[in-house]
Amino acid sequence: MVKICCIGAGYVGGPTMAVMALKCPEIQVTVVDISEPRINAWNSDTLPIYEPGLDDVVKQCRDKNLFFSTDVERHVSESDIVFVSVNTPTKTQGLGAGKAADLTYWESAARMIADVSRSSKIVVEKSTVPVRTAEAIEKILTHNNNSRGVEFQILSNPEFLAEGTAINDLYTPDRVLIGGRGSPGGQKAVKALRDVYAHWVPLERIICTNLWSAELSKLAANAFLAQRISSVNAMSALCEATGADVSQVAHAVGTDSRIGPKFLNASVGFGGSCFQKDILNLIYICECNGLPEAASYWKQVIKVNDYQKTRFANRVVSSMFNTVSGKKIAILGFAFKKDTGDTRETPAIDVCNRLVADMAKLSIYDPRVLEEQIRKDLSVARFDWNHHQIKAEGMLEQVSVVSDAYVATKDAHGICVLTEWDEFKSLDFERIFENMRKPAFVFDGRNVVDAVKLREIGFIVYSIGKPLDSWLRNMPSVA
Ligand SMILES: NC(=O)c1ccc[n+]([C@@H]2O[C@H](COP(=O)([O-])OP(=O)(O)OC[C@H]3O[C@@H](n4cnc5c(N)ncnc54)[C@H](O)[C@@H]3O)[C@@H](O)[C@H]2O)c1
Ligand SMILES: O=c1ccn([C@@H]2O[C@H](COP(=O)(O)OP(=O)(O)O[C@H]3O[C@H](CO)[C@@H](O)[C@H](O)[C@H]3O)[C@@H](O)[C@H]2O)c(=O)[nH]1
Repeated sequence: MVKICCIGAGYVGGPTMAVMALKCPEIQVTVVDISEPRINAWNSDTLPIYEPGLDDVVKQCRDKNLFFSTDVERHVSESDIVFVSVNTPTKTQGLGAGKAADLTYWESAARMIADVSRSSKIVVEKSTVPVRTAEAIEKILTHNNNSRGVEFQILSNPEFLAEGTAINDLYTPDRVLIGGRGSPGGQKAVKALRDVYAHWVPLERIICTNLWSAELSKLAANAFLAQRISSVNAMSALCEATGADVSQVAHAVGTDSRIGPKFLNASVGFGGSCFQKDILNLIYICECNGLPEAASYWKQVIKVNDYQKTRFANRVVSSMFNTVSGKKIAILGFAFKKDTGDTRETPAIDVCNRLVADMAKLSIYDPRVLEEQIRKDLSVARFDWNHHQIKAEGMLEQVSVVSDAYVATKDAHGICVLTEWDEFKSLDFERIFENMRKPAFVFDGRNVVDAVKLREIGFIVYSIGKPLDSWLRNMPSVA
């Protein structure tokens, strides 16, 4: 029986391996992690992450051919293929701080693999890593294990799943990318991994490349995706200034088959653990390779994203007579997108911090994010992409976290919709209006509410990139 071990039981390792186990019943898959609480949760009825459809997949295979364990070394040493899916965050100090990927977890995993291996293995980079990381990993593995006759083949197999749709993305990926060495050993390893995916992915969707192309393609794909959002968001500011409607513009642009309709939704800004981190990493790599013009092109994608978050928060303040001091503002949605409880780099953190700095009282509701997480997110010091440390201005006594949108909005002066949860579309806005202070404002950062209906009820509505209410048009312009 082929044995697969995955180091890192996070948002990628857990769902990816669960689907692999489901689709390959004759392969034994073990996911290991140094975090005991995380592994305990994977072995319990309450999984450590919320992802639609995940519970069902895990229940079908757990303790049959899918296992979760903290016995990292044993499972690594017994396996034929080792996936490494540890976190690769942005460095917060030292050389490259604020941009470069922090490969500390990766390196320690690689050293451990070298230490415990007594048989040859395929080591698969699942984490998103800088281009040419495989070369460094090869050195660590071979220099630390060259006396035992053990051979390692390194493959790059970046993951393209998106949170909230991970299970579907894994069942029917647009493509699976495998990069390997051109040597006979390298090609044999590529074939072995391709055979695993071929259990459920059509061969024409499995792309095999050299190692560096695979590593760079992951960073490139995220940069292209984020660039589309910043493009449409930059357009949204111009729409508001001119009376154009960003949804109509995006539709008209997206029907060009060369451009395509997906990923053109204007928003309060993109969030998530990947886009910003991976673009920063790309910028750093460009700079290190003496390509400042290429670096500054990608920097602009992040600058526009920062601009969009600031622009939204400023719009809230300026619309409400330029002061939110002491005013209750309801925050609907804190996760970085719907159908996940993940808050990493969520635009809600930036918007909330700015409103709190302006002395607003926030009442936050999210169907999936725990109060503890929200408080943590609003209290930690953050690093901005340009390497300055930002001291969080979040004064937590101004923040309450509630378990219901109606409680959040009661006696509020304004509502900010920051995540596109489906339930926000069907709220009883007449009831909400009745219970709010007047004038009652809705600032829709996701274009999910029916603005026409809300205006009929009496709300003053701001929707990203849409023609402005006369109230908003007459307020002082914002940054
Ligand atoms: N989150 C996503 O949607 C997504 C999608 C595609 C790619 N990625 C990439 O995949 C990688 C993992 O992301 P994630 O969101 O799953 O991260 P995560 O933080 O959710 O999980 C990483 C896990 O690795 C564990 N870990 C760290 N060092 C370890 C070690 N030495 N031994 C054992 N366990 C160790 C941590 O305890 C943690 O549980 C990152 O490089 C990320 O960029 C993420
Ligand atoms: O038209 C759009 C699409 C997305 N977003 C926002 O962009 C962010 C990222 O969304 P999404 O890409 O759907 O989620 P992620 O889970 O971050 O997935 C991205 O990052 C992963 C980690 O690398 C990759 O694997 C995925 O392919 C890539 O889509 C979220 O805040 C979304 O709200 C928009 O504002 N407008």
